[in-house]
Amino acid sequence: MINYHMHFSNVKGMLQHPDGTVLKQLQPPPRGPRELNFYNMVFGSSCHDHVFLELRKFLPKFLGTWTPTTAPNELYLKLEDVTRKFKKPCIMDVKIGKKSYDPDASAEKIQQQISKYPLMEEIGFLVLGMRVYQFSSDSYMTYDQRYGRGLTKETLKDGLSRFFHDGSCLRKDAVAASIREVERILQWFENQNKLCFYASSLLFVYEGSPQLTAMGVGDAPRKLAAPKGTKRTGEVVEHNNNVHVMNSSESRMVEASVGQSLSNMYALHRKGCFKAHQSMVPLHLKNAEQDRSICKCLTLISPGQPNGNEIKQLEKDLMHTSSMLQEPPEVDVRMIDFAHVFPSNTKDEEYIYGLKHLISVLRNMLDD
Ligand SMILES: Nc1ncnc2c1ncn2[C@@H]1O[C@H](COP(=O)(O)OP(=O)(O)OP(=O)(O)O)[C@@H](O)[C@H]1O
Ligand SMILES: O=P(O)(O)O[C@@H]1[C@H](O)[C@H](O)[C@@H](OP(=O)(O)O)[C@H](OP(=O)(O)O)[C@H]1O
Repeated sequence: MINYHMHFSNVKGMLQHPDGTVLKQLQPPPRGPRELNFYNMVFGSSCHDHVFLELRKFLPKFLGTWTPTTAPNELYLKLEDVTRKFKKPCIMDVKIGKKSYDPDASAEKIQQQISKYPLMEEIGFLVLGMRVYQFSSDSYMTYDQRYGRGLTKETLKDGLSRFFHDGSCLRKDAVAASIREVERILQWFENQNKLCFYASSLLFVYEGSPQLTAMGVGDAPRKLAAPKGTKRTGEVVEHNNNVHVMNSSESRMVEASVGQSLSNMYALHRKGCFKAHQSMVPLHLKNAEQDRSICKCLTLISPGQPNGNEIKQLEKDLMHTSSMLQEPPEVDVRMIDFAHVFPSNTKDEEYIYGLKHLISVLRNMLDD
């Protein structure tokens, strides 16, 4: 599974391509070939099994494999970059399930994995890392895997809520939309008994940048000093996801053989086989969105106390804001990392346990 220190600084084995894909280097056997087989099975043109067809929408699109001309022995999975469409992507990787080792694991491997997070069995998930856009300072806060391993049942809700905190507000709109996405994945798991997923993750992404231009509230927020421990990120180097961005000469190395599989996939895409899964925010969540807009507006007003005219203007802006907030927040939750997917003939109860617990923790955040 993920090494988060890599993910949020420079993900080893993961390349970001300018064409909107990421390249994941195949891991050594049996993990790499297992993951490749899984993607081939789910995305293969001969796949007609509705369970797998349904699963496609929860995965990054698989666009075939790629081998650099300079390293003919290397093989990469070419995958849709899930973070691509976001301006300021907030990203969290959560390993799901009671066990982070598969049925073939040696006693030593089992011990190694359990000792990393003994609470996995009880909690059913583990936060591997987070990267959160801080609106007030226009910077990212990063949390590595040590942070997730430090979370206990008691601190889980607060620990996880950091992912939805932009420095001044809890993004309840993003929490609510994330719950809906996870529920759709849970529904798929409740209806399938063909596969078991070990040490696999959910990748959460939501838009961190405020959508204020449409509201006419004002310009970009004042830049504040970054809070202690916050790293400012170079957008060019880091792009969206901190994975290595290929330069133009590297990207020219993409081989023609991939073109064929790519065009097949894009053809499927045009046919609507890969439906984006944006969900509508239920009506009862509108208040949460309005809270959010109030928070944003207050952050944007000039320093010092607003005078009467400013308050009137603020009220006007808030009214306007509320009417503009019909759009659901941009949130994407995808399953990733399939090096330990095994055939089965029962429901994946341990993954389901993790999903349910995760949903309940997220729901608790909305109650605050
Ligand atoms: N399709 C994707 N789009 C965007 N980012 C991705 C995608 N797939 C993976 N990533 C990023 O790369 C990281 C590593 O991905 P993944 O867990 O699949 O790699 P891994 O090599 O199996 O990890 P590990 O070495 O820990 O087992 C993820 O945490 C995520 O941030
Ligand atoms: O996060 P860390 O501390 O780097 O630990 C790694 C993490 O648990 C990975 O998920 C795991 O790969 P798998 O999930 O594929 O087993 C890897 O096993 P490995 O050491 O056997 O590669 C561990 O080392």
